[in-house]
Amino acid sequence: MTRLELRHMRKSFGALEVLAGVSLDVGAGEFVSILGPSGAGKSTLFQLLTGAIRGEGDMRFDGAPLDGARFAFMPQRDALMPWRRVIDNATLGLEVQGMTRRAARERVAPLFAEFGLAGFERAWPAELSGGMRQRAALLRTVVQQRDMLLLDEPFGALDALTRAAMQRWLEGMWRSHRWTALLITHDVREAVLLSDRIYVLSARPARVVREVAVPLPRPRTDSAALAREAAAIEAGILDTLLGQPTPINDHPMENRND
Ligand SMILES: Nc1ncnc2c1ncn2[C@@H]1O[C@H](COP(=O)(O)OP(=O)(O)OP(=O)(O)O)[C@@H](O)[C@H]1O
Repeated sequence: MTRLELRHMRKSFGALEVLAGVSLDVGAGEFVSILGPSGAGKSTLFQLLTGAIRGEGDMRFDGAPLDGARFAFMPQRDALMPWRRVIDNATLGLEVQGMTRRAARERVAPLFAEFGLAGFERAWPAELSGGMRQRAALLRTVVQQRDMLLLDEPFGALDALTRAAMQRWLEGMWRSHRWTALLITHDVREAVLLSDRIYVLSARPARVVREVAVPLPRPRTDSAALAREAAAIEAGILDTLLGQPTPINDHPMENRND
């Protein structure tokens, strides 16, 4: 079942055309990534989704015009508030929704172990490692129990090893929870490891140049066979990204009759 449908999304900032007609779908319980060059307009697309800015095009969720409140959004920087303890950062989204801090703490506390943060409830953000901070930020995002997660380069600021560990952890978390998720990333390997499907964007003004299904079995742990298949998918995507602007649509959205 399709949950999110974007059709022909366009956005310009003055004379700068950023999105030149982006169409994509995300199904229920599907993990989809958007890959594209820096400055292509990926974050702009998320701003349109959350209603932070307006553009042209059609955005639907479960068939109805989109309402930004559907999404729980995790930004590039973890944005933990340094003056709130970790548990009080985790409750922030719920408190903004009107829940009392006490009720919000009761909801988030049992999740600390699953997010690898047990024992750090009363720590300050500065006492956490980079990976722990990102897990705390993701905890704050998912407890809001919105219909869909928007993840904007959640691991972009982490060192390579922590990033690899976090990607595996997120893949495991997604398998347990089956969140409907849309991830923005520059990292082809990350997109292949995590996603069911990947939309590859062109450089600005962005359009979808390729839609790639990732039919690899899960869990996506290290087996030689899986690594070979993943590497072949990665290589194909890199060819598309580096060889732009040649459009190679595997399943061209723009040609659908809808
Ligand atoms: N509010 C704004 N006003 C003017 N220009 C903007 C605004 N927001 C974004 N832009 C421009 O739009 C372009 C796309 O920006 P955006 O942040 O969406 O790209 P991105 O693909 O997410 O980049 P990156 O991968 O580097 O984060 C950039 O050239 C940026 O300078």
